[in-house]
Amino acid sequence: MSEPFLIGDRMTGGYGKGPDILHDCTIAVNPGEIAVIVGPNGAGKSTAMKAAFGMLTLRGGSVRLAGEDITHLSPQDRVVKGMGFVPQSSNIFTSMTVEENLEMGAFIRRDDFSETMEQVYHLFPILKEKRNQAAGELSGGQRQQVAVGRALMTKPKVLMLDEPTAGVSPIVMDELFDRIIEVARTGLPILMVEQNAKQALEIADKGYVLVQGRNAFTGTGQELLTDPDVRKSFLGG
Ligand SMILES: Nc1ncnc2c1ncn2[C@@H]1O[C@H](COP(=O)(O)OP(=O)(O)OP(=O)(O)O)[C@@H](O)[C@H]1O
Repeated sequence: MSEPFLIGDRMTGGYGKGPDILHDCTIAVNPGEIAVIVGPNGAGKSTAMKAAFGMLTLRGGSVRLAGEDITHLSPQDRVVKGMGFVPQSSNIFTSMTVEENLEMGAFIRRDDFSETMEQVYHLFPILKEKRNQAAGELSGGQRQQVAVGRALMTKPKVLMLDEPTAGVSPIVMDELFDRIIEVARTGLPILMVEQNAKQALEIADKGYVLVQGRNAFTGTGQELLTDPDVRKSFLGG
């Protein structure tokens, strides 16, 4: 098998001088794919994503993007290399307008980003409607759209989402997932952490079930959804 586009390969490490949270943990994604990371609370899902983005110092393993070893790059440098990361919280500037948030997203670009902004507005029409409103006035689901849109403004080569549907209603979750599928169809690889395991695996090309910082099960979304062990231990039978 050829090298995945983005891979956190056998990552081992934790926060600062604390204990290891990840143990030999591997996550990866390819163009056109949605890869989801699921697992129980505290399994290290967010930590695995943060490790791939360079927010932890790994004691073992590596991170590679398009074949390049980026293990020792800072998160800022990874953004320049094409990683778009949407953290779980504090992912927008609430006092700025929607459009200003999107402009902030384009901070690393020196070229004309108006076309990208049109693409974001096409993807999230509600944001165009509310472009002059303070982002803090928007609903939870709309704020998440701002956060994703802001990441898209960098024209990333891979999009990483940490629990994009946290705190939104099931209807809004479905809508966000639809938008995420639409983004993936443009060819952009998407790696995301999700609490809503069942729903996330339904839209996943690839799924990683983590338990205590280790890979417990890996497969296509459908394989994991129908695996009796995965069903029994994570999906409620
Ligand atoms: N900034 C941090 N500093 C130290 N330890 C942390 C930090 N963030 C998380 N941890 C610890 O790392 C472990 C894994 O947490 P993590 O948030 O990655 O899990 P998760 O699978 O994403 O869980 P959840 O679904 O609850 O968000 C937990 O024991 C947590 O206490």
